[in-house]
Amino acid sequence: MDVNIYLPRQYYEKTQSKAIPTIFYLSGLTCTPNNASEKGFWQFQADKYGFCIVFPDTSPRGEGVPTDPENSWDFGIGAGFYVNATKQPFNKNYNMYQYVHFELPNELNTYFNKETVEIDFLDNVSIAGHSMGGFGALSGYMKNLSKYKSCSAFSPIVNPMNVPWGQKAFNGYLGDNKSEWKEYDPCELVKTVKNTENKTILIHVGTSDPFLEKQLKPTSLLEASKGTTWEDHINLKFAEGFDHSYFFISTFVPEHAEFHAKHLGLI
Ligand SMILES: N[C@@H](CCC(=O)N[C@@H](CS)C(=O)NCC(=O)O)C(=O)O
Repeated sequence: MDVNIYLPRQYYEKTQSKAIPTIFYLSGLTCTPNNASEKGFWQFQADKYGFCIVFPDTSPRGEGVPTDPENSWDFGIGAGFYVNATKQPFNKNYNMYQYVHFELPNELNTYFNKETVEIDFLDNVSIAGHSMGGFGALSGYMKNLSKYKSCSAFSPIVNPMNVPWGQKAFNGYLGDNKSEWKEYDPCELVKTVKNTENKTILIHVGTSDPFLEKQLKPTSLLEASKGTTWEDHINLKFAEGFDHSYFFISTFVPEHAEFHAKHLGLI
């Protein structure tokens, strides 16, 4: 697996009095850490506000790592779905939930902060993601509310239990026990996780996204949140005419960066 990390100029100039906070950005299906690094245009925002940005991989990789028996791009390598697989043969390598929320931040903390803590990978952190990674961000955020300061998503899969991409992934990684599926599904988590701090989630979706109706269904999250502590705390914005691509993502990255910068105490 690879990981890309962008350290803002404040890190080198040592102009920031407190440790540099981090945004973890989870990518979508088929991506390596390079897609968002090359086409998301987060780096300028990182320099503007003074945060570090981490782009993890989307699955385990390498020899002996099992992938989709049908060799399709929506499962297996490049499609780890940010869950801990419990079903063989995927349970050995596909522990992406554990990896992105715990293992990787701890590894980075040890690697970079040798004597003093200069980059905060553990406490003053936020999470964002796109599509499958938007699902990963929403799900990981709600399951670890005290860990993340804020969460945002671009064209997320909000209800994996009820759409083809999610059903294939959950069946493959978790098996057919639906109670395990519910533990990751944002439309279920809004009902069980209490939003005690009145946190708000920011979501952008393009109205011309080809996956909108079949896979993403973002309004399902608003419906599921009705009558819960998340009602009116999901700021879903439709971007007229935009699709699913990095042209869409990079257009709205500045708004997401500002949103996270506020929650990370940078503005
Ligand atoms: N490969 C698929 C598209 C998959 C796709 O759109 N992946 C999104 C995430 S769900 C992505 O970020 N692709 C890589 C990119 O645009 O650089 C296809 O040919 O239809």
